[in-house]
Amino acid sequence: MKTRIIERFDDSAEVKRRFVREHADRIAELAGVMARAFREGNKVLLFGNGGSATDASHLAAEFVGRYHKDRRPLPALALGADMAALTCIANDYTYDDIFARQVRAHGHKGDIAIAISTSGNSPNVLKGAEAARECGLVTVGWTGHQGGKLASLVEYRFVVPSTVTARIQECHITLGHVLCELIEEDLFATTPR
Ligand SMILES: O=C(CO)[C@@H](O)[C@H](O)[C@H](O)[C@H](O)COP(=O)(O)O
Ligand SMILES: [Zn+2]
Repeated sequence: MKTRIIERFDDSAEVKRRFVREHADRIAELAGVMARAFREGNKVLLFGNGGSATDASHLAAEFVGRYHKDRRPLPALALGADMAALTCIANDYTYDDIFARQVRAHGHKGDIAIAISTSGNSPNVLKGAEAARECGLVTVGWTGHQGGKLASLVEYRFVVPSTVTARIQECHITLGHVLCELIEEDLFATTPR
C-alpha cells in the first residue's frame, strides 16, 4: 500500500513538472492579462463540474478574499456556487445551460472566463465558453487529455498532460494558485491597497 501512495504523489509531481515545462510562458502571459483586466475594473468568472466546480469556488475566494497579500478585494465569481441559479436554469432550461446563461447575465466585454473541464468535453462547460466568446470575454480553458473540444474554443488553453481526472485537477489548482501569486505581485507590488 505504501508503494501505491508514493506512486500517486510521484505521478502528481511528474504531471505538474511536464505541464509547467510546456506552459510556463503562457502562464506568465495569462497572469499579465488577468492583472490588467482587474486593473481596468473587469472581473473573472470561473466554472466547471464536480471537483472543478469547487476549484472554481476555491480560486474565486482567493481573489475576493485574499491569497497572500492584504489588499483590496478582486471581483471573481464561481458560477457553480449559486444553488438557486443552478437549479432554476437546469430545471427551466437544461443542465447544459447552467453556465452559459450565467455568463450572459454577469459577463461583460473585457472580463475573463475560466472554463475548467478535465475531459474538455462537458457540454455545459463548452456552452459556457461559447457564450463567453460571444459576449467578448477573454476565454481561458483548463483541461486535460488531448484538450477536448474546449481547447479549440478558447483563446488561452492549458492542457494538463494526463488522462487521470484527479491528477489533472491537482495540476489545475496549482496553476490557479500560481496565477493568484503572480497577479497579486503585479497589482500590489509595493503598497497594499
Ligand atoms: O472530482 C472529481 C474526480 O476527481 C469529479 O467530481 C469530477 O469533477 C466530475 O466527474 C466531473 O463531472 C468531470 O467533468 P469534466 O472535468 O470532464 O468536465
Ligand atoms: Zn476529485
